[in-house]
Amino acid sequence: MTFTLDDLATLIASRRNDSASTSYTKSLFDAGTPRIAKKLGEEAVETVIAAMEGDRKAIVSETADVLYHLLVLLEAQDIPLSEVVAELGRRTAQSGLAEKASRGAGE
Ligand SMILES: N=c1c2ncn([C@@H]3O[C@H](COP(=O)(O)OP(=O)(O)OP(=O)(O)O)[C@@H](O)[C@H]3O)c2ncn1[C@@H]1O[C@H](COP(=O)(O)O)[C@@H](O)[C@H]1O
Repeated sequence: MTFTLDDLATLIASRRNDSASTSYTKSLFDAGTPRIAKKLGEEAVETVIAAMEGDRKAIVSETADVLYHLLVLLEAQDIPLSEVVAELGRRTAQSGLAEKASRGAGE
């Protein structure tokens, strides 16, 4: 069976009230949103660097780190992944450029 982002989100949520000291996810929840957000930013920058260097293997690895930390951040904020996917679905009604224009100039 294929592993999905929903599966990872469920796994992450299950760690939230876990008492296991071996869980990295649990340590992030315990540290709080500022720490999680900082890690997400670091992983995003590492993804950008990998892309600038054209390092395909690193892009895949760093993107996985970004997606994992993003899902931890969403869980910490009590935002289900389905809400983000619904937002993406809503956007399919218009092109990206039309959506950008609807937000006004300068953004
Ligand atoms: N997908 C991931 C995943 N991706 C990245 N990471 C961790 O994210 C961290 C990345 O940070 P860095 O590269 O900066 O490494 P680091 O120096 O160890 O991190 P810090 O000390 O700075 O926090 C590493 O510790 C990775 O192990 C992840 N940790 C967990 N998962 C998933 O979450 C599940 C539950 O993990 P635990 O909560 O640890 O049981 C795992 O089975 C995986 O499926």
